[in-house]
Amino acid sequence: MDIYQLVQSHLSVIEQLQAHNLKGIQEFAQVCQKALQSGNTLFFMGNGGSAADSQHLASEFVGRFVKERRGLPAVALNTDTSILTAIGNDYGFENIFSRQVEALVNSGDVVVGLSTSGKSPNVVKAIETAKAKGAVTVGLTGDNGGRLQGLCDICIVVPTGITARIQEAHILIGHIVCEYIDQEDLPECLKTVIP
Ligand SMILES: O=C(CO)[C@@H](O)[C@H](O)[C@H](O)[C@H](O)COP(=O)(O)O
Ligand SMILES: [Zn+2]
Repeated sequence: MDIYQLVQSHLSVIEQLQAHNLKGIQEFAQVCQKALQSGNTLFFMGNGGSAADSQHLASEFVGRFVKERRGLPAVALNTDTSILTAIGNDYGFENIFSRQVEALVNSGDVVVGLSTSGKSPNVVKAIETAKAKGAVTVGLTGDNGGRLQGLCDICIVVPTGITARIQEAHILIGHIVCEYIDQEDLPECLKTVIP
């Protein structure tokens, strides 16, 4: 195994992302900032490694990223085993996220689907439900964007078909959004740390 080449392939994908996707990343950051300023919530979801990325990112908002600020509302839809098993068992795996979107998402919230293929049926269905509820929808995908491309209001397609490289780029994008939220001039309501 050529570890140098693996690192090189990571760097090439990140370079491509820098060349082609900055506008999409900025739009993603801006819709998150606007939603938080308006008292809305950010939702994240994904399968496998993308489930881990979703809960990682939600935790950056509810806890903190770098700056001291109040906790911000963000939820990962892939973490509650009782909800996931109940919906999966009773309605099918395809509905594990859409049912939660139906229950929890309000107009103006941001719903982010992480899917390296852009094709996972449970993520696609949840994005459709989120659109119907008036949420802003964001897809973090790769390859050719799959079904999320064209469906989401903002779709960032990491330009490679390699799942691991796509996931590595997704977490970079998520961290950039966290940094943007921390560093932009936040209104007092988001700055205030409640004692
Ligand atoms: O982390 C990895 C591979 O790096 C896997 O767990 C991967 O996330 C799973 O196969 C997912 O089910 C893939 O789904 P998706 O990214 O195509 O929506
Ligand atoms: Zn992985």
